[in-house]
Parts: sequence; structure tokens; C-alpha cells
Amino acid sequence: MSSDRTGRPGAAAAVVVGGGLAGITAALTLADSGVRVTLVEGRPRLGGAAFSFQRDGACGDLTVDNGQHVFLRCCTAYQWFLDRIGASDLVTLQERLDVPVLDAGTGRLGRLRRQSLPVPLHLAASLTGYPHLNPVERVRAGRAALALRGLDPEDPALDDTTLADWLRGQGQSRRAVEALWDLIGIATLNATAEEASLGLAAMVFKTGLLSHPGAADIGWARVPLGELHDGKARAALDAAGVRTVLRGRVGEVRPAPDGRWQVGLHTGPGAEEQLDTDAVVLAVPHREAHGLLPDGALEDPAALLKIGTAPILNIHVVYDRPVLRRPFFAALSSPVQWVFDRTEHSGLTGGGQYLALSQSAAHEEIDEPVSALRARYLPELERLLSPARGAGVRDFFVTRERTATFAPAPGVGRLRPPARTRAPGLYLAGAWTATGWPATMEGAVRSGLSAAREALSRLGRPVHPDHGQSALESHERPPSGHRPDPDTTPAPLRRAGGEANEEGAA
Ligand SMILES: Cc1cc2nc3c(=O)[nH]c(=O)nc-3n(C[C@H](O)[C@H](O)[C@H](O)COP(=O)(O)OP(=O)(O)OC[C@H]3O[C@@H](n4cnc5c(N)ncnc54)[C@H](O)[C@@H]3O)c2cc1C
Repeated sequence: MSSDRTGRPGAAAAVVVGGGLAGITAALTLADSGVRVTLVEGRPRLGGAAFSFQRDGACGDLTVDNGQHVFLRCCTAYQWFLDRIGASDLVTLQERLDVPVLDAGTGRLGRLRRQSLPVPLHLAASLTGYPHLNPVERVRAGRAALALRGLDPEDPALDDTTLADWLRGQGQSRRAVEALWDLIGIATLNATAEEASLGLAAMVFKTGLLSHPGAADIGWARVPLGELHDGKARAALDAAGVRTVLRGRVGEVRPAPDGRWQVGLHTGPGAEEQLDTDAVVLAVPHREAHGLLPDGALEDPAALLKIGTAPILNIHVVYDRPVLRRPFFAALSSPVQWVFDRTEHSGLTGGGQYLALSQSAAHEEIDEPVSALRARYLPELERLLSPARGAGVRDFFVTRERTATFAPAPGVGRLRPPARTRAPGLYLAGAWTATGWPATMEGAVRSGLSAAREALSRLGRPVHPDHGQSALESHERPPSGHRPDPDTTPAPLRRAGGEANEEGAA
């Protein structure tokens, strides 16, 4: 058996394969319940699909996130995770949902924001004044939102159709789809309404917009993602006694004759290690999981290969002066989707402003040359932001995540497996497993909690009381605790500040 640093000789052992949010969560949950855990990650860092890197480019040393990541107030498991790794103070959460929406064609700025009213009235005023829809479209959008309340995201029939088909049935115009449903749906599902399963879309819209007034308030990290998901997570794992093996690529997971498991990993050229363990959590992407699963572990392992993937492109532009006054905005009538100010997070020196454009479901553009993207997006930013017109561009680069998320296409619900496999002691985690959520940080954390709970049950260990039962169950209810909603929390307990949401041009 491998050495460990936990000082718990004789305790049950578990190996977690994959150091993304799912794997980190599973490892922490198991370790906190007294299991000796080894976490094996193939890359030299933790954080998986949500990470940062250093760029030594035209602006000197810049810390770059591979893609802007946001969460919503209803993402209770991810917020629990932030608490667990001691990073809650490193994120911002809007006091009230407020999304500036700028139409490049008309130059008009609209706002999707909530009022301090119960669901569904919390969004009614915003919809009534939303300038990007005509009055008929606004009324029909309101009716469709109410009809959403009658959908059951877990009804398998919803997974057979697209969000677009349902929206057409609800009388939604193309403009309403673009200016409202896709505006939110593309960013949260990584798919257009034409591509998205109605089941997953109903889950997102019901949970985010209709479960609780504050559910869709937007949060984001104030520091690079790597500081949270690598730095803070690594420190929490170390403190919990987890042995973390970086640059350790697992090549084989096989059952041992004694009912335990053997995990074979490469840790360098010619360097192999074998871990003997009681339980294994496979927290790797679905195609890698398919390659590692032993025979018989799933009834239909080929189903994993039918789960598609969807790309996200990020376009990074450093201007020589400030061009945007807000932390972010969404664009209409433009190839630009969402734009975030990254200046503070990146450590930019020498003045100016760093913007990141987050382009989801970017199937058409993901392989386009930088020159073509530059020729398209710089003029678009000038159309959207008047100060960009005379500004110099200090740096322009792109990050491409070709398999950013699983594709939330119709039928995907039947393909996503639960945490428990048919092989006792072997569990699956990852945003792609059957969490009910689209591919999000929330889904990843939920999957890690579920897999660890299954493993603990097999190992005869109680789940540590702090470990996520409430996080797993509470997204339907007003979240409580450390991240108070101003509409449900007495004033003295509220977080100070909140984001400034001044009127005027973006
Ligand atoms: C550009 C981009 C933007 C996104 N934006 C958002 C957002 O705004 N909000 C949001 O909630 N979500 C967002 N997501 C999705 C979110 O990042 C993912 O859903 C989540 O991080 C997935 O976590 P995971 O642990 O399931 O998988 P992963 O992060 O993929 O982790 C799997 C890990 O397994 C490791 N691994 C694979 N094979 C092996 C092996 N054989 N041996 C050892 N290790 C192995 C990999 O190196 C990886 O670290 C975004 C994703 C991307 C790429």
C-alpha cells in the first residue's frame, strides 16, 4: 500500500482520480470523515477546467483565467465548497441580480434586475421596462416564465425535446429568444435554445429565476481562479491530511481479488506507482472515465461516449485606457456575448483595462485563427463601447476550451450515470454525472459530495455533519448562512457594499 501522511493507520483508504472541483470535493469529504485519501491529478495543478495561468506577453506578467467563471446565489454547494477551502472572502456576490444588456445595433442599454418582491414579481418590473423587447414580446415572455413553473425538469419527456421547440410553442419570437432566453441560456447551459435539452433548461430557469428571488444573483471570484481552486484547495487538502499526487496520470483501475481496488499511475518517465485501496472515486471527464472503467462497472459504458462536448472561447483584450465602467455586461445584436473586466484579478500593470469576452457554445469560432477573431471582435467592441474607439490595444489573445463542458443536448439525461457503479467500491464524480445540473462548478461539487457519500456508506463511515447534506438539498430553498440575501436577511447581517450599478452607458 502507498505511504500516506494522514497518521490514521488502519483507517479505510480511498483514491480519488482527478483534481477538478469534483475530485477535490470528494477527497475533502472523505478525509473529513476519517478516510485516508490519496488524490491523483494528471496535471501539475489542481482545479481541472477552472484554472489560471501566467502569460508573459505584451503587458508583462499577466494572470489569466482560462475562462471567466461565474456562479449564482442558488449554487449552494459551490458556496459550501468555497467555505470549506477558506475562500468565501475571495468572491463577490451581487446584492441583487443586475445584468446590463447593451444592444450593439441600437446602442440602447437595458437592465435585467430584480426587485425586492416575491417570485415571480421580483422580475416583473424589469421585464416590463426591458427595452430590447416590444410590449407584446414582454407579455409573452412573462407568460412563458409562468408556464415554466409547471414543468418538471426530471420528467424524462422534457429531455426528448429542445428548449427552442418549447419556446416556439409559447409564442416566443426570434428576438425574444435572442434578447432573453439565449442571453441567459447560452451562458449557463453552453448551448443555444436550439441545441439544449428542455429538461436541463427548465432546471436552470426554474432554479435560477423562479425558486427564490435572490437565486440568480451573480457571483464571481475577485482573485484568479487558480488562487481558489489550486492554492486554497491544496492548502485545505493538506490540512485535512489528504496525500495529493500531481503529475500522476492514472492508467488503470482494477478490482483486487480481496474485494479491494488497485490503481496504477504514471508519475514521470518510467515511474509507476500502484495504490491499493478500499474505494475509488473516478472524478475525470466522461471520456477518460470510459477508458478507466473496469468491465461490468456500468450496464452500458458506451453511453458515456455518446455524451457530446461543447466549446467555450475566451477573447482577451488589454486596452491602454479604461473603456468599461462596469464589472460586466451582456451584448445583443453582436457576436459578442458577455464581457468582463479582468483588470483587478490579473495584476495588470502599466495602466489600461483588461477585458475578457466569454463566448459560449462557440462551435463555429473555436478553431478560427487569432487574426480572424481580432478582425471581428475589436470593431465589435468599438461598436459597443465608445471609449474603445480611440483606445490602443496593448495585447490581444485567445484561450480555447474545445471540450469545456458536456453538451446539454436532448437525450443527455439518459446518458449521465449516477455516482454509484455496479462495482462495489467504485464511484463516479464529475459535472457530467447525473446531478440534474448542467456542466457547472455547482454540478461538479454536488457530484463530488454524492460520490463521497456513496463511498462512505460502503465503508461504514458516517458523513461528517458539515459535509454538504444541506448544500445538496437546499438549492430549491432560500440559501442561508454565510452569503446572506438582502431580501431575507436583517440589515446588520448583510455583506457591506455590493456592486455599484450606476446608470448610463456601459
Ligand atoms: C472556459 C470555461 C468556462 C466555464 N464557465 C463556467 C461558469 O461560468 N460557471 C460554472 O459554474 N462553470 C463553468 N464552467 C464549467 C466548470 O468549469 C466545470 O463544469 C467544472 O470545473 C468541472 O469540474 P470537474 O471536477 O467535474 O471536471 P474537471 O475540471 O474536468 O476535472 C477533471 C480532472 O481530472 C484530471 N484527469 C483526467 N484524466 C486523468 C487521469 N487519467 N489521471 C489523473 N487525472 C486525470 C484532469 O486533468 C482534470 O484536472 C466553465 C468551463 C470552462 C472550460
